[in-house]
Amino acid sequence: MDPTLEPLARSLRQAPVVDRDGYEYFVHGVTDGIPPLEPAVLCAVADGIRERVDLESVDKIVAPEAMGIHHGTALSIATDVPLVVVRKRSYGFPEEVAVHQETSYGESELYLNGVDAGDRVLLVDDVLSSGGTIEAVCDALEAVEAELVDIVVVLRRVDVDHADVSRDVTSLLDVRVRDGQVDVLE
Ligand SMILES: O=P(O)(O)OC[C@H]1O[C@H](OP(=O)(O)OP(=O)(O)O)[C@H](O)[C@@H]1O
Ligand SMILES: Nc1ncnc2[nH]cnc12
Repeated sequence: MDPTLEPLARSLRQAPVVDRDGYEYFVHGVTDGIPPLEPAVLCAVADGIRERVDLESVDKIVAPEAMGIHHGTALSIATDVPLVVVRKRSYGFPEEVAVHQETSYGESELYLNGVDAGDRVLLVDDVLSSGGTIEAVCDALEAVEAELVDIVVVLRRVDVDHADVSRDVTSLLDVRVRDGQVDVLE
């Protein structure tokens, strides 16, 4: 494992797991903002993404509301690349693209504004579970004819079926929930 991600891995192993209608949902600063997200972990995530993606070839970082925002923000500050947030609220702008998001435990509409045709985009989120969120945002990016450079998530759940995800996704850490605890794969 990347040594700079060890503190994140250690804290994930301590994360409480709660039941969300049969879905084992872990609660961690990276995915929930609680327990408090240590600044060193936030920086390690931004550094980890920079090591894996050539940010020189990216015009905009795109992060879905809500829990992609802090990772997108840290990365934006570190790289000077502007941040676009995909919102769960419509602004009614003529160029707005609406898509339907289905996650492992809920659904919502997502609204993309602020990305133009030809923009080279890095999509960042906290966690990949079913992949419904990533797929929905990619559909919206395709609709505006953006160029998707890469997709990076901090955590990928390997114990949830995301066979329907049709794009390559890079993760900093792969995790699963086993016996009520988060297991970090080496
Ligand atoms: O791979 P998936 O099954 O789509 O799950 C991953 C998504 O679920 C969470 O978002 P959620 O919409 O629950 O809301 P939040 O970010 O506002 O907490 C998380 O932040 C990811 O965006
Ligand atoms: N916080 C979280 N824990 C586990 N699975 C998730 N999927 C989306 N958010 C999650």
